[in-house]
Amino acid sequence: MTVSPNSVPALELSGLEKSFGPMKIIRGIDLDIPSGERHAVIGPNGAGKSTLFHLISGHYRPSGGTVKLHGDDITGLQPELIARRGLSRSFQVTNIFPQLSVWENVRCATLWAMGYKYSFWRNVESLTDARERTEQILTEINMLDRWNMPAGVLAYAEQRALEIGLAIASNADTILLDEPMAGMSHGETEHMVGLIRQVSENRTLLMIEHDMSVVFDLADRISVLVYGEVIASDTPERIKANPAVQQAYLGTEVV
Ligand SMILES: Nc1ncnc2c1ncn2[C@@H]1O[C@H](COP(=O)(O)OP(=O)(O)OP(=O)(O)O)[C@@H](O)[C@H]1O
Repeated sequence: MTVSPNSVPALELSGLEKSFGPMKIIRGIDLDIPSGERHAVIGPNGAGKSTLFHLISGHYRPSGGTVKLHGDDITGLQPELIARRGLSRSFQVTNIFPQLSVWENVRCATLWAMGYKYSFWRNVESLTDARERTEQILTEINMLDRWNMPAGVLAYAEQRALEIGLAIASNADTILLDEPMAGMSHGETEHMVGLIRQVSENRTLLMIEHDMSVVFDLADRISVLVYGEVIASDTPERIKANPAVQQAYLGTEVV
């Protein structure tokens, strides 16, 4: 990662808050994520990690504070508009079209990113730029050999990899991944770590992950969320040594 100290952060959260009725779930989060950083958000169950992602991606409207993407205020914008500005998100639940082939899934995202409007009379096969881009994405996620398979019959880990393909096909330079390793075997996790490392090479990554070995392996910086507040945001080494973090994890060592 190369980060110029004066450059505008990819993501900038200021005083971010979210309440559901009387319940304050996110309590004033300030966080800058520089362009190109791989950043992990960790914290106990119910700390507010997914809610925080919903606020950044536009699926929830904040009760207070702002979200900036490359310096532009995107607070409260619809998710589609935020995606158009280059922020893409994958969900804990898989988000693909199971009946469509791997190729068609990626091409849908590619066509959307290229601004092609949905039209019955257009022969999408003839769109060379969309075809090339689709091939490029499939190569990037190592799934070119699966191009013709219906997405619904892929192994679970492959479906999660395809989701990452859909996220990058939208031309996003900032990617939010919500528990990308959930439900994976050790071998699948290792493969996914490699894939995430590869696709985040020239992008900013914000990731929620419970697997601490993955977090400490992948992240440049880690933020620890407890009861809706960031109690520490630092390098993996300093997070590991941070007494407040150890306390939050019930006095145990983080890894
Ligand atoms: N739409 C909602 N309405 C009311 N409460 C909600 C809503 N969404 C989340 N919450 C509450 O907000 C709190 C934080 O939930 P959230 O899912 O953000 O936590 P999390 O850190 O992602 O948890 P986990 O690690 O278990 O996925 C929880 O107490 C949850 O019940």
